[in-house]
Amino acid sequence: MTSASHYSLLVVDDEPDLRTLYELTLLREGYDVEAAATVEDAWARLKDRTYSAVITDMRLPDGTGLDLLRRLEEAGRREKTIMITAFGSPENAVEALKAGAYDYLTKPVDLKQFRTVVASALGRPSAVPASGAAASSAVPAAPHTRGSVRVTAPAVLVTGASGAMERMAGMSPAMQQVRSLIEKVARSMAPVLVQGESGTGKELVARSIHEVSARRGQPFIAVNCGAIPEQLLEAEFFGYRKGAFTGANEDREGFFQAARGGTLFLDEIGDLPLSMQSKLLRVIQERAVRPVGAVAETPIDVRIVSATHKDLAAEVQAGRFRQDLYYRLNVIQIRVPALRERLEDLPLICERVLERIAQDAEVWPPPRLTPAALAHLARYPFPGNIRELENLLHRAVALSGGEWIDQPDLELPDAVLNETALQEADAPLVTGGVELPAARGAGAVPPASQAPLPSDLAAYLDEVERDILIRALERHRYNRTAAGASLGLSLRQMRYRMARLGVMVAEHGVAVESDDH
Ligand SMILES: Nc1ncnc2c1ncn2[C@@H]1O[C@H](COP(=O)(O)OP(=O)(O)OP(=O)(O)O)[C@@H](O)[C@H]1O
Repeated sequence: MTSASHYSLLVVDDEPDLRTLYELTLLREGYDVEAAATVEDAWARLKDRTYSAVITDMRLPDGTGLDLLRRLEEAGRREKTIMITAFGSPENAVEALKAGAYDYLTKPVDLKQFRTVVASALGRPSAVPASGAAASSAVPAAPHTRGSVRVTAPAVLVTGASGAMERMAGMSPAMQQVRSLIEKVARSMAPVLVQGESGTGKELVARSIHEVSARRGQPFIAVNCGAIPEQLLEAEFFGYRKGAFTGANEDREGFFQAARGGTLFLDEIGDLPLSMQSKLLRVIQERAVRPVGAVAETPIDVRIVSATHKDLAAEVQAGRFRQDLYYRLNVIQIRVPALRERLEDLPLICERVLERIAQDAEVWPPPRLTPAALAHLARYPFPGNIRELENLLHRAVALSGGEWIDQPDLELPDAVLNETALQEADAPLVTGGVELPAARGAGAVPPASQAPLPSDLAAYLDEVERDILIRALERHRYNRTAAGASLGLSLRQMRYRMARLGVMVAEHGVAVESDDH
């Protein structure tokens, strides 16, 4: 592990006593520390060298910490910024997070928390010891709530690659925006609220944020807030001590402790009862949890991503959701569009889903949709979005029993089909439309005249090519020569294309380098 002295920190505060306190605390942790008293003083130092992180007070004599943060962002600097805000000004904290700060601390600064936040920004294990009591299990779900929580063990990933991000098919402008937001928010601790209809891929977005972030080596804990009985919520979220209530035979960790250093995904946050909302708010504000039956609080370093299919603002209006919690969770919002709003993604998503179905069933090649079947699907409104599409394709694969899935295999009742789309979709079939890139698999793409035009042709074609390279590599056990030959390419051409598109053969599979790295 990198030793603390390899991290250099810049502390910016105009109050000499506080500056010294921060400096001493960090020096004691072994970091290399420099200090500045004003925005200009800090900037002069930043022009000379780079730091691992900048810790700045919000109010400075010649400007604000936000001014410094914006300058760093504009200059494309990689320093993580931690903002120290006055007590009782949550709007400043939210503004700092929105402007790209890694995290914030509120005055008077709790030094334990200070050390935790700095360690977290540097991607180091927290200096603060974990929960005082021995935890019996890292997986907190009690038998009665099993199924409400999913734990992902720290995944070993090739730099820049993300399993969840790779799973997320689609090149529509809306999906490209979702991807770029994920990359952006992954750099900070800012709470993210993912909104979208059921089955649109909200959990996939949350997982992507975790996997792209520096927390990827730590757990990702997904909790379905609506699936836990109200009387168990507190114990499940914060853990409990032996003897706290009847049946508490041992100390047990909660979701927050289990997600230590990682990400806690609170799915269906809109279903959380009001009593639990206030407890959650307190934990977020204090960054500490108190297990049921415990005397002391334990500091926590957890990033919160929440999701809902409800209109939370309307829930606030109706008095069912606390406004202050909404405000805390909704620092950055990512909206995942419904499938019917991005029909141009339908061919790619169908193809990806069919590949997964084939993989699970250990059949090859994956079944494909005939153009008529795809056009038919495009007329269906998909109230259950991609999850519904998955179920529908599962059934269709079973019904078709072969390599091709045709319109009748989909079993879509005519009554629910969209008539406008019907006219548009039928026309090219009558005239025999030309199919988009044949290499994507005949039938996996609708005739060109049916498909909405991509807004960025080069990016769209790159995505198509990348997908083909990955599939060929997978089919040929990651042998580049064989994969290339199957596509009519020499090894040299294959290497060139892989390098151009950031496709790498890793130890256990294919990885795609994201543009950001
Ligand atoms: N863009 C996509 N490409 C391919 N598969 C996707 C995409 N988005 C989601 N999926 C798949 O669709 C299914 C539903 O996704 P997910 O569970 O993330 O949705 P959700 O919005 O969290 O659902 P819910 O509201 O029901 O909790 C998953 O199997 C996921 O892998």
